[in-house]
Amino acid sequence: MTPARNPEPCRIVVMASGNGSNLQAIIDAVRDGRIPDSKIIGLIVNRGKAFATQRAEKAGIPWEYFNLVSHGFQAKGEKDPQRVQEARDHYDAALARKLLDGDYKPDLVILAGWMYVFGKQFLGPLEAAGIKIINLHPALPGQYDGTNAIGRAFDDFQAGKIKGTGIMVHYVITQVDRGEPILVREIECREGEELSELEQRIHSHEHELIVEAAAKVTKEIQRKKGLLQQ
Ligand SMILES: Nc1nc2c(c(=O)[nH]1)N[C@@H](CN(C=O)c1ccc(C(=O)N[C@@H](CCC(=O)O)C(=O)O)cc1)CN2
Ligand SMILES: NCC(=O)N[C@@H]1O[C@H](COP(=O)([O-])[O-])[C@@H](O)[C@H]1O
Repeated sequence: MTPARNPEPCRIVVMASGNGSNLQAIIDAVRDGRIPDSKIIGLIVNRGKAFATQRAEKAGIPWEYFNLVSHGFQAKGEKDPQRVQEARDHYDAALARKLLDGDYKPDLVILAGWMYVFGKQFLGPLEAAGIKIINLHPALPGQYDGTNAIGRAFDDFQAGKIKGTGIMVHYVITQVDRGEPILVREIECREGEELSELEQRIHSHEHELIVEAAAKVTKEIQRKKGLLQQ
């Protein structure tokens, strides 16, 4: 039987909107092998001033700014729901084409603080191409979907409604933050703790969990690629 060739490294595209500390964790883990046999082939941001772009530049990773309004899909200040939806659909389709038809051709897309909800025009083509999309979210499954999850958990802890919160990495589906969890980690809330302290603790755990989850998913991707080559 012909020996299987080592498959090409797992091609990772990271998408971010902000500071990029989780992008940095992924960069560091790919570099030192904690995310094995993988390569970050690009970063896409939807906010031009995202510090994530500077992290990518420092690491020699190509990055691209692609925005719903700045790149002409939606008029600035547009409020008409139908026009907004049409704009989002066109943006989603263009982003999917960018990933699939351009030079990216990823095996895995990692949403690391990507603050835009994808519709079917993005998710459909990527699913059809067999590309996995995973997202890091600072809450437990089904707890605080959407934005400001840490702030909402903090407020609920202060109000005595919850005893703790958590973080997860999950597969991305149409329903926001409702995709199958890959890894989940519970995080305690502490009496008298400031929001900033909780945020700092959560971010520290996130930097570990995103690496563990990315390593788990990339290993599975590479295993399947190896099998396909036999
Ligand atoms: N279809 C999906 N898209 C995205 C998911 C997902 O699970 N399914 N995860 C998010 C990440 N995310 C939470 O983990 C999240 C990010 C942003 C929003 C949101 O309401 N965005 C607004 C704009 C908010 C802003 O610009 O500040 C929007 O898209 O209109 C909700 C959840 C990534 N995408
Ligand atoms: N709903 C999505 C969401 O809230 N994502 C959150 O954005 C932050 C990005 O930090 P970073 O830019 O330093 O990586 C992280 O806390 C991540 O969980």
